[in-house]
Amino acid sequence: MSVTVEDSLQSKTTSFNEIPIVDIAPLLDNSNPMKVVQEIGYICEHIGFLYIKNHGVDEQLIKEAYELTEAFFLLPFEEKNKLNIIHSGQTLRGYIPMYAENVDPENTRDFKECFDFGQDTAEISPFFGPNLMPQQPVHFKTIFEQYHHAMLGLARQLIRAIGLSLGLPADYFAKLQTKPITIQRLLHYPPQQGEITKEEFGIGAHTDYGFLTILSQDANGGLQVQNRNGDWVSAPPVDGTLIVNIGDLVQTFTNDRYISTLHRVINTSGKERYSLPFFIDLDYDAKVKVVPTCRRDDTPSQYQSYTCGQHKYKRFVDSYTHLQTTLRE
Ligand SMILES: O=C(O)CCC(=O)C(=O)O
Ligand SMILES: [Fe+2]
Repeated sequence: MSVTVEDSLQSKTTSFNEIPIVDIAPLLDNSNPMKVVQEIGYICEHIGFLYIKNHGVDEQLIKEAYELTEAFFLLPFEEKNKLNIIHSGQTLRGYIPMYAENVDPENTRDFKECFDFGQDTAEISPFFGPNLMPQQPVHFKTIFEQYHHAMLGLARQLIRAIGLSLGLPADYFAKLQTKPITIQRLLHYPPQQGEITKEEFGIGAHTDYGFLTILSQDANGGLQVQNRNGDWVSAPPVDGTLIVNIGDLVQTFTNDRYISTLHRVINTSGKERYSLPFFIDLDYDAKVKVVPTCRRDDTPSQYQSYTCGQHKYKRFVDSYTHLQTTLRE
């Protein structure tokens, strides 16, 4: 069956020049870090999204992660549902069924299911605690712990670069990320049939709540990014790359100099689409306030400072149906 989208959901078929590809090898091997720092700084200011290549994450690990993702989502609903996020209390991890999270709830129902995990800790506090890992498929826990570890390492390097690009010490943000909130998410977008309308598609328009996102997407495409003119630009899969975007916390830290860009996913491929976003925030109690190099006397900071964890929790309440129910009770 053919798939179409209503007019308001069309993206511009532009060259993905609009979302640039940055070779980050000179940052990772330290041969010319400032070249990468400058590129990243420019892109954060004007686009908020970039592809990175030569990112150093083992392609075999990524391939295995996708095989396990597919196998996990193929499990019967009853199996997946045993790990439902509603059983995870304030840790807020596990399986998120279709329609349980809608990131733009006023406009769109998200046509996706997810599985979230993070840094496994014995102690339970908001966004921390033991992961609800599935027993099946085998090796799920081992491979995904490696994947999470690889993403965390890469994120820390990119965040150093962001600090330097703002004229800050390289470890400025690392000091706020001694035990950061992280979420590694597995996403499944089932194929949609017929005309896709704005009421229901992959993931509604949103900005990411945290500091930085590193996204791997499969070969099916569907991610769209909104440019400053309000046009939706496709961010198609590019072999050997990962996508990086900055989140709301960076926009606050930089007094809007760096932008947390709206994006959405519409799966028009007619196939199962999978993606693997990794989200990193700050320590739960870390304060988010404008950095010294972005303060201006003539235009004082428009942001009150807030703590990372509180901000994130508010955004979760807005998008998770089970948290809204809890609050209403
Ligand atoms: O699946 C994708 O390509 C993007 C997912 C996304 O934007 C998110 O999970 O925040
Ligand atoms: Fe996102």
